[in-house]
Amino acid sequence: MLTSILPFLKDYWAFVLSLLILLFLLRNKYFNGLHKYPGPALAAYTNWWRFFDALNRRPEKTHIELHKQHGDIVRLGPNVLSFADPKTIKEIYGLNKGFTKSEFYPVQSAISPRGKPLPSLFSTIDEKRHAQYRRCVNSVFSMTSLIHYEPLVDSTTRVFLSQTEKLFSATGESCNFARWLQYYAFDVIGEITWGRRVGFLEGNEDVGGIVEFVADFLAYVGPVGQMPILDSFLNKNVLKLKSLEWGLRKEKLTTATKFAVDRASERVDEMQTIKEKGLEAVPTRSGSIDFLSKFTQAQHDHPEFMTDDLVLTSCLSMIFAGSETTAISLSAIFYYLIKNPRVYAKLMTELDNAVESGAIIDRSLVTWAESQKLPYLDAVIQEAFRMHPAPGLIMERTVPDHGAEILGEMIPGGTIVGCNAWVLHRRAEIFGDDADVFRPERWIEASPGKLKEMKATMFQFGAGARTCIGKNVSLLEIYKVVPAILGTFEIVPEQEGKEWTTHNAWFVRQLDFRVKFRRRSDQGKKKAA
Ligand code: HEM
Repeated sequence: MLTSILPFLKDYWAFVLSLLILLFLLRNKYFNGLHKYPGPALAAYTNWWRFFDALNRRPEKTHIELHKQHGDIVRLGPNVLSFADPKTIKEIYGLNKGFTKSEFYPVQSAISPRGKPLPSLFSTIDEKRHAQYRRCVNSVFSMTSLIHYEPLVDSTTRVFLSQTEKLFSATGESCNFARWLQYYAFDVIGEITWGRRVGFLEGNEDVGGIVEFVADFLAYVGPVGQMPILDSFLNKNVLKLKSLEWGLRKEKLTTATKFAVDRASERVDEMQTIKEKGLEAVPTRSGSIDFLSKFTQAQHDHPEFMTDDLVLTSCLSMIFAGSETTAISLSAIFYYLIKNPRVYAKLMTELDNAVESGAIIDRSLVTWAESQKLPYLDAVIQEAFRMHPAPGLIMERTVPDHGAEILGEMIPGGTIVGCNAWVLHRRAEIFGDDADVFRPERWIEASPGKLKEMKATMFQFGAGARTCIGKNVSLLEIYKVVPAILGTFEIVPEQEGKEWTTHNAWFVRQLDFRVKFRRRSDQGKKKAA
């Protein structure tokens, strides 16, 4: 049999190969009956379409356009559907629906020195393990824990303001604001995690290339995550993993990992006490308790689950999950303020009035409680989240084996489905016909029913069991630092009318956002009021 097939293959291999490829492409197109859903023609045949769309760094724009063109369901890949109707948030991400994170997420796992992938709270697709992990660390992120982090945020904010004065305001130098806010966000999360800043702001530099490292990592994750199989040939290829496992090769510790290991070693006695006796056994430093102490407390409470390695991974993954996302959201707030002088002036009036009336005691160090009494600030922040949500791809979930009904359609098990925040946030029937315009007033004018609907459609933090666990921490940072910066400096664009450019590497980072700072005089503050 084999002897008769081999000569045939030798003569006709090109034909056989073409036939196999054709069959594979047709199988992709008609796979699971998804061919009835519209989308780019190529996307139905191969995931290379979405790989290149992500590589082009503008998929959020492509997704908005595709949904405008094709409606609420768009096929983005042979096995991938994107949904645009806000109703799908509950249907896909709702609790106990049985959907799991897709293979996009393990691409985001780090590798241990022994060559094993290290699934973090963010990247794990094992939902049972995730639930257990989340139960162990939930209290670290609760609203009541925020008071422990506020002094840590304040300390970084003080450095941010004094360095902004020294480097930019006093010298008249222009500032790469998107980068400067990245330094702030990385330093503040370092301080919340280990009680110590990494030193980006003090040095005005990317210490050990951490910011660049995270940017490169996300730039890899965006496109490769569209075809996760590629990861096993690239970052997690067998040769690399095995040579690490067998000790033939040593992975150099990244600066972030080294920083994490050093901080933990400096406090090894303190951590040992917490592990054995709990947090009450160690004195707090000026009322603050950092993540490292709290994760170690979780280890005290759940020794069977929280290992030393998991405490280290948890600390490190906060840097990855919580810095770039916060920096992007801060940039968006300032960008839209500068682009909309009317809104900027109105917000300054609110802030200056609050200082005058005593609702804010110190304009350069606004407390969390004070920030919660400023409705226009709240509207501006919500509107910036709406216009520029940090995540710029669909948050992929795999449909459970038995299939699921989404928007009245029976979607087969194993299909990858999801929503993109950029698409949901531009829905005219939810946010109004001017949904493409930055207009914070929509958050103030809305009736209670409408407001509830608008809030339920906001997707910048995801939704359901895998929603952002750091949401409260990031809101604490944002609601405090925005009024502090605005109260201290007037911010003007370096070049009037210049638009920024954006770069979608899973999270949509801003480029070319340069500004100048002028210290606000007391007179100026009174005039604006
Ligand atoms: C404005 C800032 C932030 C934004 C826009 C943001 C966005 C998100 C989103 C969209 C997800 C869900 C991803 C998905 O379902 O695919 C997520 C998850 C997560 N975020 Fe955030 N995040 C922010 C800040 C933070 C901060 C400050 C921390 C840490 C202190 C953090 C830690 C995490 C973690 C650990 C997860 C995984 C949660 C889980 O799966 O249980 N994030 N974030």
